[in-house]
Amino acid sequence: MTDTFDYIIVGGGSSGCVLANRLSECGKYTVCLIEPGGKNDNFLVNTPIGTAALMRLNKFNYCFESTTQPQQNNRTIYNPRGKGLGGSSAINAMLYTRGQREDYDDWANLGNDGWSYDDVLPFFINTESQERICDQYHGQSGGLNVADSRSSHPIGADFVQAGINAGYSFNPDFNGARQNGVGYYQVTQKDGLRFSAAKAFLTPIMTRTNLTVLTHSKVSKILIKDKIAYGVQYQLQNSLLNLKANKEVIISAGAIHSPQLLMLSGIGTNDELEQLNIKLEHELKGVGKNLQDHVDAIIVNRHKRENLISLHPKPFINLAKQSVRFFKHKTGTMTTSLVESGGFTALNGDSNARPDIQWQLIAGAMDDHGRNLKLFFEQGLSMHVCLLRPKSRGSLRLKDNNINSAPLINGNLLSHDDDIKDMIKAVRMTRQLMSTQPLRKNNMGEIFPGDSIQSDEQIIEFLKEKSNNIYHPVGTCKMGNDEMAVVNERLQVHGVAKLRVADASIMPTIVSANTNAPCIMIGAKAANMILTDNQQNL
Ligand SMILES: Cc1cc2nc3c(=O)[nH]c(=O)nc-3n(C[C@H](O)[C@H](O)[C@H](O)COP(=O)(O)OP(=O)(O)OC[C@H]3O[C@@H](n4cnc5c(N)ncnc54)[C@H](O)[C@@H]3O)c2cc1C
Repeated sequence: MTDTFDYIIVGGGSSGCVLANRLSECGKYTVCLIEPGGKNDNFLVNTPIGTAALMRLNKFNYCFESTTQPQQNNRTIYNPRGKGLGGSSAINAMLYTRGQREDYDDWANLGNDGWSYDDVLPFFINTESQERICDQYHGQSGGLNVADSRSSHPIGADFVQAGINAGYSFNPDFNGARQNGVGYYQVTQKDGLRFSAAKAFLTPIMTRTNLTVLTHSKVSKILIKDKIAYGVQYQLQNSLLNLKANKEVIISAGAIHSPQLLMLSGIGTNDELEQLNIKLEHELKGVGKNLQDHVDAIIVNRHKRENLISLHPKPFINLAKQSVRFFKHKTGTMTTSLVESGGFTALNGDSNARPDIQWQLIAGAMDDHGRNLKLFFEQGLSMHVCLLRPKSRGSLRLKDNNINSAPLINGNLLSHDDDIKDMIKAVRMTRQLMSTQPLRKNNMGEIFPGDSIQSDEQIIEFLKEKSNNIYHPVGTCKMGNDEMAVVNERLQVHGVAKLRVADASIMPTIVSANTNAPCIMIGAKAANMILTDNQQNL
């Protein structure tokens, strides 16, 4: 194998896969994508309901725990992150959501030219292969298959009707003209199977002779000389090998690993790096700072409706029948993303206002990221409610100077008082919705927070004890021009030439949605900018 490529992409996740596709498309450039995990093409990854198992398996998931969080009753918070081709899109819940016009207009207003909603919409469209909706918001030939769920548990219809009865409007497309309302999520699936970023953007092009994909290979360092990136060092089994980049190195290792790798390569805060004996290449104080995620709580009810997902004998037998249906027709419960219905609303309930919270309904009783197995013996219903634009900010630091050590993740959720106040409101609104007909008739009372938990103080205690993130870390290499910014609006690392970051970490503020589609958009837009800049420099 050659050891020199035009472009080296670090990380084969949501952003990295689309980058590899677009940069190798014209055939003029050699591209190498490096990924620590495997190919991820197996039954568990491909079968949508496999998400439940992937939440815990180290082969596909880094399974990080945060540092102890004092404001969350000294708990550590679970941070799953995908490993292997497709990255987190290979283990995620497959919901396809883009966020709000205002999210991207906010980025542009922060000084990031080219990132307004009108600027990014073409990249959402040109990465999408939408099965149902044909209008100015959607694309049909972009590679990422977006479909209606083939599994539709009847509880979803109860939820949508309850939402309408409670005054929320039905929204047939959360990614169209408006986000507000209740409805059914579309999913990144094709023919009833998971469609990760790898399936969408890598599988079809693996035969390109100018593309090299290295799996089971972990980048341990970006090679930098005189503030110019010229390659990477990576681990393959017990060897350390080098690759050179003629043109650029692009870091797409996600919001946890991208800042980790920058710091290990000498880009970060001098004092912090010095303590770990890492030679400073360039000081950027924002690396690892500005960590954001959607703080989330789950309202869990006992519920009488049949065939909710549980370990009761009847639903269990039903699941066996559903397996047969899946093998024969690729339909039914095995194709569930676990979250089939939900919605977005403003905390003031105004159906024309910008939504502040998101609902995601699970047709089963769930606690502690599905790790509380006792709860699966209950017949229940779980409603996630998360804050779309929390004000709390966390950070990430290195534990030591070893790439194989998990970084210290301090999510710092609920550290801002406004987030606590907003979550109290969100919990109350969610309870009201779950007590509206037709959900009400089967509602047998709350497991969490519990019917007796009513005062603000009690709800705060519930939030401290039970709130989590919802797996959307962003912002740790933020785009901008202030002193905490890590990349500029063309995603070039400030002060280091031939080096870009393109993934969830560049978001200056979190988008009001699940983050996979936005990361794919970021990868596609990054590729477009790289190719344009390259043309101009010829
Ligand atoms: C359990 C779960 C459920 C989710 N559900 C949804 C959902 O339903 N809808 C949605 O929109 N979003 C969801 N998300 C979030 C979404 O999937 C992520 O935000 C998105 O995939 C992140 O993309 P990324 O490119 O930033 O990073 P990733 O996709 O995480 O990719 C980073 C890649 O870099 C690799 N890497 C790391 N370190 C190195 C290194 N040193 N060298 C080389 N490569 C490296 C990793 O192995 C990984 O493959 C979920 C996430 C999780 C974990």
